[in-house]
Amino acid sequence: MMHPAWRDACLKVLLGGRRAQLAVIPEGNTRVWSCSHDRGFHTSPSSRAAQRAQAPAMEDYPSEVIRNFSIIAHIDHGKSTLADRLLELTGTVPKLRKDNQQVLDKLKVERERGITVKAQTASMFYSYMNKRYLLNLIDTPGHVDFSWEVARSLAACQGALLLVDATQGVQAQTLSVFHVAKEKGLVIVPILNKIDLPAAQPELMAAQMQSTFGVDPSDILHISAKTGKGIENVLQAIIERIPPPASASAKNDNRLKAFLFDSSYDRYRGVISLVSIQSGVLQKGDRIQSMATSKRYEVTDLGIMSPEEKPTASLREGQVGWMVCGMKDSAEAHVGDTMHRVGETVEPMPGFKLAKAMVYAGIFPVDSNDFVKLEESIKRLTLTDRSVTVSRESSTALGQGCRLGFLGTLHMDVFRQRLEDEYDANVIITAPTVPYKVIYRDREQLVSNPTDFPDVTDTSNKVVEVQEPVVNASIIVPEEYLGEMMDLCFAHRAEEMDYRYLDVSGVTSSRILLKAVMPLSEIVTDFFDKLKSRSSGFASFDYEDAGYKASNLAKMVFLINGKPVDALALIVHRSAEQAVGRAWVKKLHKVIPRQLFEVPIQAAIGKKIVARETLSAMRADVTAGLYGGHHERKLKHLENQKESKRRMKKIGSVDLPQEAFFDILSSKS
Ligand SMILES: Nc1nc2c(ncn2[C@@H]2O[C@H](COP(=O)(O)OP(=O)(O)OP(=O)(O)O)[C@@H](O)[C@H]2O)c(=O)[nH]1
Repeated sequence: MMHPAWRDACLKVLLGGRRAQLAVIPEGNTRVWSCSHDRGFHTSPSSRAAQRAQAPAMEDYPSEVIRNFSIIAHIDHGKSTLADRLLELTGTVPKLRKDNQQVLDKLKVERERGITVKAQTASMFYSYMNKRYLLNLIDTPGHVDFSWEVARSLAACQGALLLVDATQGVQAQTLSVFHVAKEKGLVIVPILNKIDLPAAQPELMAAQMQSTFGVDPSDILHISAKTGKGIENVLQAIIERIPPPASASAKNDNRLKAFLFDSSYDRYRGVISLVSIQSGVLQKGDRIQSMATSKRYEVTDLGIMSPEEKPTASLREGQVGWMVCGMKDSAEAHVGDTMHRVGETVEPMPGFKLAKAMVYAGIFPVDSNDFVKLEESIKRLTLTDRSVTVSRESSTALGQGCRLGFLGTLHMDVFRQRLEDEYDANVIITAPTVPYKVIYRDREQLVSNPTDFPDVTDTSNKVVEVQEPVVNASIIVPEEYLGEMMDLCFAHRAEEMDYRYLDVSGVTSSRILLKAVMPLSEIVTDFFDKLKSRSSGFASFDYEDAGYKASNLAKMVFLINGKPVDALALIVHRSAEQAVGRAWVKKLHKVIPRQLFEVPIQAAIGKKIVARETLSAMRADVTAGLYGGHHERKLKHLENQKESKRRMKKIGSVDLPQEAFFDILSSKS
């Protein structure tokens, strides 16, 4: 039997710290497992050979005994806990997690924030009615920013467990993931979780699910993922209700067709792709070709995730697993790509819309000497998060940095936190902006950096119109907060507001679904925080892209002693220019150190000054004489001064410490 300490160490490495850089060599055990910065892990060659010897015979699992499914739910409704229970009940992982530490949630930020960022896949074997089944769980993240990951995970499934917390009911994210799953034609298994809690209202919530999703209440499973109650019924429902993957081998003359739906990067082995086999058989040594790039590869290793990598001799029609084929760069692995055998042809899979960056920000090192290190860290992180776009940016105020595009603000926060946690990076991040469309008389330009935004008040720039991205926002909230929510939305330029009751009539504190069209720029800053505080934490929020709309926007520039500071430029709606201008100059006034002369701080739109504060001059040198006398102290002082000079930025004749930008940009207005 495995020593508990060793088992825990393994689990921590394999499951708890997928991206942590560590190797564990337990006492008295020569086996070495190590994790790199991504999800992949490695075993020594001898242990890989041992694993291969006891690898599951994949030929014993034809399509009809395979079920590919996902769990979809709002944040915190219990996806990861349910996944853990399924892994335990099928014997895929030992029953052990007394501390309720999750098996599939891995990143440090995921644990700290209690959210899942990157989807995980796990294959389970389960006997039911004298038949052995292969159940492939494809875990999905639960936040609006990661709906792209949800969509791509669902493309490899035939069914989804729709999990709803019996104390909270349907939430905004439940609705949006449900629609994605429905669109993909998946069979939905509705489940009410957390029925062990005294506050659970299963009947009420079942009625709500019926009215919202049209599901029959008698089809809804009642479970507690925490205590394990009802989990067997979930496994049974997966087998009985979700169809097996359709067999396409006959149609394709048994030709290999593999759908690449996710990838990760491993320092030692290169790209590890997750594939779903649509037809034929994939084996080690196979020569395969990508339909997206026409590049050819040789399969060097493959297997299933269970939940760690288990090598197998083959992967067959309907099965889901990992493959290594000598891709050196993660850019070669196109999510949505179809792979086939060299010399054979197959119909390509429909593929995916590329993830679109919706929020942009500049990232600069606090110490400009750290740029090379920062860029290297960003590069390494983007290997595990391909949805981030990166380009170089340089600013007179902040020096050399990178401009990054994110799927949303949470995505940006998670990325920054990972950068700080995993790479020890001390960074300044500029105010987030959305991509604006500037229509000129003769052309159109997408602007994702305020520095590039033209002065619309200057007619010689020939700007006809400025458009901004808008979203369809959904808020679910108990009815007593409806007024507050409507006020909040109005204050953020919401239009086309509309609402409806989600609960059947006669319920006290019924839930309302409030819908509105809102500018994306209004929700990328602190909208979510305000929503939570003004609804005492009860509101849930989700949004989807709704295209572009013309808007009255302009660039606001901040001048310190008459000189513009590029890193602080903002795009504002003209109706808010006074308020925004005043708030920012106040903030700058607080943070900028006093100089030997008076410094005006101004906010300007075009040539018009909309707000101003004046920083009074520093009085005569009060520190003179303080350092007199002691030679060593004097030297130390000079040393310190040199160090802080190095970090100073000159804006005209004003000296600004780099840290001041950090304070300005990280504090909320
Ligand atoms: N009492 C009770 N608590 C539960 C149950 N299922 C999950 N929880 C708790 O609810 C919290 C959220 O559960 P998770 O499994 O992390 O939720 P999740 O849906 O994976 O969340 P994301 O990863 O953010 O998408 C955790 O504190 C769990 O311990 C349950 O059946 N009963």
